[in-house]
Amino acid sequence: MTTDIQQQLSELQEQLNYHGHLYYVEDNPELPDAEYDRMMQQLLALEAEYPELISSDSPSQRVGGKPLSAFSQVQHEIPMLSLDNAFDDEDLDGFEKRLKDRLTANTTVNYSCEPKLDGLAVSLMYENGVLVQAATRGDGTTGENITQNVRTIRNVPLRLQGSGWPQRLEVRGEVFMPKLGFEKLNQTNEKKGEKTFANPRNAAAGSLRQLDSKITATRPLSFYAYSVGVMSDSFGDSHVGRLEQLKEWGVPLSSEVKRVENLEEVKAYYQDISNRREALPYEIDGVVIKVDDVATQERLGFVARAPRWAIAYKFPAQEEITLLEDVEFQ
Ligand SMILES: NC(=O)c1cnc(OC2CCCC2)nc1N
Repeated sequence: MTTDIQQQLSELQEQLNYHGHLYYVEDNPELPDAEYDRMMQQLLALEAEYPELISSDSPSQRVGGKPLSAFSQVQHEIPMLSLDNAFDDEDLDGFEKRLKDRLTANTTVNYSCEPKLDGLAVSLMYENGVLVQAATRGDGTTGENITQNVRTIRNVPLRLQGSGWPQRLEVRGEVFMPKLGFEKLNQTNEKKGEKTFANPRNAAAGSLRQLDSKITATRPLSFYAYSVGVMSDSFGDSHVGRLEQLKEWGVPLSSEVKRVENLEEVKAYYQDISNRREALPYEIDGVVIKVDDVATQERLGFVARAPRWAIAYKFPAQEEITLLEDVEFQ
C-alpha cells in the first residue's frame, strides 16, 4: 500500500520539481500555472494523509515551520572572502600585471566576467544532492544559519538535478531582489502604511533576516550562483565550466556570465554591461573579473582579504541620496 502511495508521491514531487525549475529557473514554463497549482494541492493532500512520507526536499516544504527565536551560527569551512576593487582601466592593468608577474612569462590568461550582483552573499550546502544548510557570509568565517529562509527562494533547488554531483557540494552566490519585485513590494507596503525599503539590496537583506520564514516566503527574492566552496570531489578545470556544470545540476546563474580571452575583451564586457545596466532586471554595482583557469587561481592564491585572482571592477558611484536605512532584525 505505502509503496504505491510512495510511488505516487515521488512522481508528483518529480513533476513539480521539473515544472518548478522551468518556471523559476529557466523562466520558460511548459504548464499553465493552474495546472501546477493543482498538482501542488494534490501533493499537499497526499502528504497530509501520510505525513510520515514527507521528505525535506519535497517541493511542498519550501515555506518553513515556526518562527525562530534567533539565528544559529555557521562556521564556513572555506572562508568567504571579499573582493579588491578596480575603478578604472589603469587599476585593471595593474591587476593583470600583478598576477602575470607571479606566473611564468607569457602565460595566456583567460578571464571569466560576471555582473557584480548587488545583494547578499550566501552559501548553500548540498549533501547527496539535497539542500541541507544555507548561511550568510557574515564576517567571512562565521555566518548565520538562514536555511529556512533560503528554502523559500523559488529558484533555489531543494534537490540537485541530473547526476554526478559531489557527495558534499557548497554553492556560493548572491541572493537579490529583482527591480520589478522591489518596486511592487514598496508600492504594496506604501499602500498598507508599512515601511518601504531604500533599495533592492536592503529589501533582500531585510527579507533574509526575518526570523519567520513565512514572511520571507512572501518576498520576491532570487538567487544566482557565482562560485563553488566545499566540494568532496573536485570537478571542472575552468571557473566558467564549473558554473555551467552547476547550471546542469539545476542551479541558476546570471545569463551574463562570459569567458573572454584577454583584458581588452574584459574592458569591452565592462563597457557593454555598463551601457545595459539600467535595462538589467537586477541591480549591479560593477562587474567581477576572475582568472578562469582553476589551477592558475590556485597558484595565485589570496592576499590578506581577497584573492589575487579576482577583482571587482566597479561603476562610478551614482549621484543618489543613500538613505542610511538600517535593516531591522524582525
Ligand atoms: N556580487 C557578485 O556578483 C559576486 C561576488 N563574489 C564573487 O566571487 C567571489 C568568489 C571568488 C572571489 C569572490 N563573484 C560575484 N559575481
